[in-house]
Amino acid sequence: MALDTLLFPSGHYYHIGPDFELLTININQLFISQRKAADMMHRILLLAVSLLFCLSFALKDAAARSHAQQQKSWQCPRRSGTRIDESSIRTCPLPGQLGIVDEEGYSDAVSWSFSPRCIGDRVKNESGVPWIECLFSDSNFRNGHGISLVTSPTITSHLLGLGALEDRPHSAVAQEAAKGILSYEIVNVKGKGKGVVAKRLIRRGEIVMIDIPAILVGTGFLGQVRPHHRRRMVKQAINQLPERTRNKIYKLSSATGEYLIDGIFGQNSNSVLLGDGQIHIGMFTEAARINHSCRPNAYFRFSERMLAMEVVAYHNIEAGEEIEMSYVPITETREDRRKYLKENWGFDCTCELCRATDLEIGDSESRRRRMKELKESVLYARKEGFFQDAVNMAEEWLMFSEWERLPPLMPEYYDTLTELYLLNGDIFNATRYGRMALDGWAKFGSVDDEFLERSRIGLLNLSERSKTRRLYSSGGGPREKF
Ligand SMILES: C[S@@+](CC[C@H](N)C(=O)[O-])C[C@H]1O[C@@H](n2cnc3c(N)ncnc32)[C@H](O)[C@@H]1O
Repeated sequence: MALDTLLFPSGHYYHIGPDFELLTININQLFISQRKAADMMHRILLLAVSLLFCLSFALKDAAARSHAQQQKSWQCPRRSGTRIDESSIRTCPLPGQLGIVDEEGYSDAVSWSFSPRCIGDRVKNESGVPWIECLFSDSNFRNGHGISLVTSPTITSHLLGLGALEDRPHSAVAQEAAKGILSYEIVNVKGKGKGVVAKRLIRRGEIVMIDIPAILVGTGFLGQVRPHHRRRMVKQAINQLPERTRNKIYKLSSATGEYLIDGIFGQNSNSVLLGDGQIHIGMFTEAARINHSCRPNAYFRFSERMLAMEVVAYHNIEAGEEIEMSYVPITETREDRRKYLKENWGFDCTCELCRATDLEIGDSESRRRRMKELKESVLYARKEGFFQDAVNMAEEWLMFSEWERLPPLMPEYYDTLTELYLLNGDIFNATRYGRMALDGWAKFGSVDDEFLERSRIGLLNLSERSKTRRLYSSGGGPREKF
């Protein structure tokens, strides 16, 4: 399990294993740098053809909308056992793991709601793979919520291989959570536009919200294409969604700027990792209503396998309290946080910590500095094999995070401690924490059952090791090395 970002929830970047990843970034920054990079000539040219574009966009928009209403499912050709040529695998990626197609998958014809649209060139990168990005839309995804992916066929193949696009039910805990009274409502919040407010007491560790992406766009695509191509593709991705989801997107708050699409997309996206860690920008229409706080009471996890994000409560949230996440790494200083929010999100931070006096903020700043140092030291100690030091510092980190009212969620923290104790050869404590992790996952659960399952398997392995160890030590055999 990847430890580097597992231990320390920051609200900004939170990685809890290979399938779950959280990273919030604001892609306005990407748009800004792209704009700066555009040369004068290009601007003049753009101006000259803008009228033509407007006209063609309007026509294409209308066509896409009517297409969206009349569209019929687009079926990839069924192939059984035959070799697939390069061009059809682009538009018809088959279920596989990072592009390695499973033989059995050959007969599974994938159907998309629209004919996939690909852009790219025949230029191959160092590994001989041509750069191609396609738009794939599935209007039936999750009971008609719909999804549009703008990504490489390799990533799409990987998602199909994981079964991420299938309509699998969420875990029992998540279903239970969904059955209960919705724990939040979206309302106007003074000075912030809309926001999400708790309707009842939400307990620490509880899943507050489950949201699925309406669109996911790879930064491979965003970084390569010219802004007008990007806008066109994103617009088509939105227009190919079912009407209800499309309308939700167009109602989201938008940054002021020349282009509505950039304004919406830039202001309402979270980044998630897909495949072998490739950053994708996802638009989650419900979670996009969550405002920022430097002392958040919630954070999110993303499950690639379930293609779902879950917002989880850091600690108890009272009815009427606003649910907030941090848009910035919490260990940044107040000045840096403010600057980042202003430059990237365009608002002056007025949260509790941003308003506090220097005296009040002093303790908080030093605790956060210490948390940052401890995080780096744990990672270093782990890398260098000083596992006992890593355990001690992880325990100290927990103390500081509790003081700062930003404790980790316990199952994740226990998983981390299990791993560190195991690396240190301390099976007794590894088992103790492994049990606590399993209890935690069973109690709070996740949209994805895999965590619970991993904990269970981990604990079984630990118990096997412990038995072997006892056998060896009672028989006087060699001691097992961990
Ligand atoms: C992802 S949206 C959050 C939902 C948004 N308030 C809405 O009305 O849909 C991000 C935008 O909300 C506003 N926002 C978020 N947190 C804020 C805060 N702490 N103070 C003021 N505005 C905030 C900013 O305009 C920011 O660019």
